[in-house]
Amino acid sequence: MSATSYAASIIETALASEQPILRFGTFTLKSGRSSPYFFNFGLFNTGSLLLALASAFADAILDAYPEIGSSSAGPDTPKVLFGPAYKGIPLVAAIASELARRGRDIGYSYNRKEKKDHGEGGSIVGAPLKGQKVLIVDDVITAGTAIREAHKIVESEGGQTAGIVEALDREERGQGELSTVQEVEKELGVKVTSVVKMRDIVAWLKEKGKLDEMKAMEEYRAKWGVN
Ligand SMILES: O=P(O)(O)OC[C@H]1O[C@H](OP(=O)(O)OP(=O)(O)O)[C@H](O)[C@@H]1O
Repeated sequence: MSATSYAASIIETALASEQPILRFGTFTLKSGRSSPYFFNFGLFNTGSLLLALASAFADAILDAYPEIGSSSAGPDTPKVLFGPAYKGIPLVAAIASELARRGRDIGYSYNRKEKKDHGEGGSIVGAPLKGQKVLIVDDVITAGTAIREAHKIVESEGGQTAGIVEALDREERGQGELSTVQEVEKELGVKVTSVVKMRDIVAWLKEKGKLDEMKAMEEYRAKWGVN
């Protein structure tokens, strides 16, 4: 298996950036696991890096939903991107404009963390979710709290979660045998699409002949990876 072209492109952008976004080494995660790699999505912090990330997201979204934003889109195709505050906000704005640049026009919206009682009020900003099929976008799913919360917001606004897209799937077990992504898919009955998966990073390292890093990743996957 080889890495998807958009995964490879994000991996390369992440490695080449001034402050390395993707690093190989030894990193202790919040879970206590010692990981051979670390992806810091907060470091996609310039216009060009955000554009590269939005473009890879758009590629992954078009791969998963080929008709999105087109005149042939069916009733089950997502019509609105929803980005949970805060990190989902710039993501949905950038991805929606990148999709528009490719001739695919869809709505985007996001929540406020604190309700506003003046002006237009409410806790949602952007395209209405009522009666819409919604694609939730976030950078990472760790314990799944933010995504479950975002799903509740979509439902409470009268929308329907049609799918979820995240930047990175570490493809490792949570508390039980399943990964958080697999648990969320089961629980919400929707597909989670990821721009980069752990297996893409392994495949990319193999293609580039970076065998020490690849070996460390394989060992980690054997210990913590999902089937
Ligand atoms: O799956 P989880 O365990 O919920 O972790 C993932 C969430 O955590 C981070 O956001 P955070 O909650 O820190 O909020 P922020 O976007 O405002 O920084 C991240 O952007 C995800 O939304």
